[in-house]
Amino acid sequence: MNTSTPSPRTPCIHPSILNADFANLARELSRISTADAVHVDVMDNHFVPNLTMGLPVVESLRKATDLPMDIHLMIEDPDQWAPQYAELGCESVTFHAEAAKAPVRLARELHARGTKAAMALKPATGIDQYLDMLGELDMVLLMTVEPGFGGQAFLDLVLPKIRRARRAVDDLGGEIAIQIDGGVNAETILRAAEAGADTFVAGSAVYSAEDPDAAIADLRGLLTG
Ligand SMILES: O=C(CO)[C@H](O)[C@H](O)COP(=O)(O)O
Ligand SMILES: [Fe+2]
Repeated sequence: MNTSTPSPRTPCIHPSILNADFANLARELSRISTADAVHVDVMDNHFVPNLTMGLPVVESLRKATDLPMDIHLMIEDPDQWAPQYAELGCESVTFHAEAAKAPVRLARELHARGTKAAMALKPATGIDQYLDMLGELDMVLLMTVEPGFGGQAFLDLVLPKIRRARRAVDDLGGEIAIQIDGGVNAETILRAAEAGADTFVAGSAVYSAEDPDAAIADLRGLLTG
């Protein structure tokens, strides 16, 4: 166990384009130029009851922006698909623990392709069984809504899991990011930050604003006081 207190990570805002105008994605990306990364929700209508985009669209998005790309795969069989997203040059690829057959091997395959590896847990999936493999990851994503749709209400029942993850990550030196996704807005973000999250996905809170970059600045302002 690491006995020194790790210094807190600088909070990051990753807007999700799930609620952006899909007919104008390049323009929508230009409206979040101050984001730390763009969060891209890939859904296959099997792991979740919704369908968004796949490799060809993500490849085009990659060419349309200089922002780092944070790919959230809500798909079956990430063991097969996730490495192909890594090969597009995405900053991070997140697969779901509930869908991965061999999460440790998959995290290593993502690293071998030069991408950060992240694993997501749905709200009802416990973290304890995954603590031993946290060191294989650059980021853990704790879903604060049931995955599948934007615009849902933040689930406070995930807060104890965020606290547990924070303790485990700090024991490992604090380098692993703790991301939350779902229902993040000006009313909920501080509760998640106080519990230990440091990377915040916000979809509707950013894209329902007239000026998405201003909405990012407002969320950042709440975090930095
Ligand atoms: O993964 C997701 C849904 O499964 C989205 O990233 C998330 O819902 C963002 O949208 P909002 O901030 O509106 O909840
Ligand atoms: Fe997401």
